Amino acid sequence: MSHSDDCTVISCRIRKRIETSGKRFFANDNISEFIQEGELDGLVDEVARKLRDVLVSLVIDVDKDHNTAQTAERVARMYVQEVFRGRYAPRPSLTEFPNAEALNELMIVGPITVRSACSHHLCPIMGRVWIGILPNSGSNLFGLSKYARIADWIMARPQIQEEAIVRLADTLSDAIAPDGIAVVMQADHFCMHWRGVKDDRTHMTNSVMRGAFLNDATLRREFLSLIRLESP
Ligand SMILES: Nc1nc2c(ncn2[C@@H]2O[C@H](COP(=O)(O)OP(=O)(O)OP(=O)(O)O)[C@@H](O)[C@H]2O)c(=O)[nH]1
Repeated sequence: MSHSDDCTVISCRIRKRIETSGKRFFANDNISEFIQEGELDGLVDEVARKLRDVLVSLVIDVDKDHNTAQTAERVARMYVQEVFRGRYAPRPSLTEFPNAEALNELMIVGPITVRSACSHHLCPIMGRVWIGILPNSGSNLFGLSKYARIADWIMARPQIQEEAIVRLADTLSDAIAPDGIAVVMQADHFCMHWRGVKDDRTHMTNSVMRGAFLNDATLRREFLSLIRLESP
């Protein structure tokens, strides 16, 4: 059956709205604007029904195995309401404070603990993020907790690390309008630890430097010297 054949299910109705708008709905895209009131619960039920079929195809006795009987429902809730909620929930609201003192010094927030999942195997990515900001007099300033909330919203999607930090840098840049923004992420990828090559010492570290952090090597060095990255 093609995606468009059965629009009795909620995912199909949501997908149709997105397609009509011409927007993308990749694994790391937020689709909250296309989800109507009450539909998320229905989506959980739909995902649970399909996950139950997956367990049946894995030849697990979901009717008699007391430990697995509710697994499909648990995993569906986990995906939609927890680990991938950054796709389905709107952006957290940000309380903005004007930069009344015209602060223009380097500010660093981190390490922020982040949890994501790779889009290839849906295995966890567990890591830390540091955010550097060089505000200007027109920038908005946020309470510290909001950096963690935005990072969590961006990370709670299946994706690759390189794209995750670009998305985080874009979102923060749009909201803060600073002279420069830097994001560094260091993370463990469980698709490498738990399975596959089973190398549990390797981290992935990457960075995005924008504006003043890109153009001013002294500022970039100051930021990098103030964050504490781990060696493998
Ligand atoms: N660049 C990048 N690669 C990632 C990330 N997360 C996982 N990967 C890698 O993406 C690849 C997944 O694609 P394939 O090589 O087709 O998958 P596979 O055959 O199961 O690969 P193995 O893990 O080597 O068994 C693996 O090499 C993963 O280690 C990420 O955030 N960034």
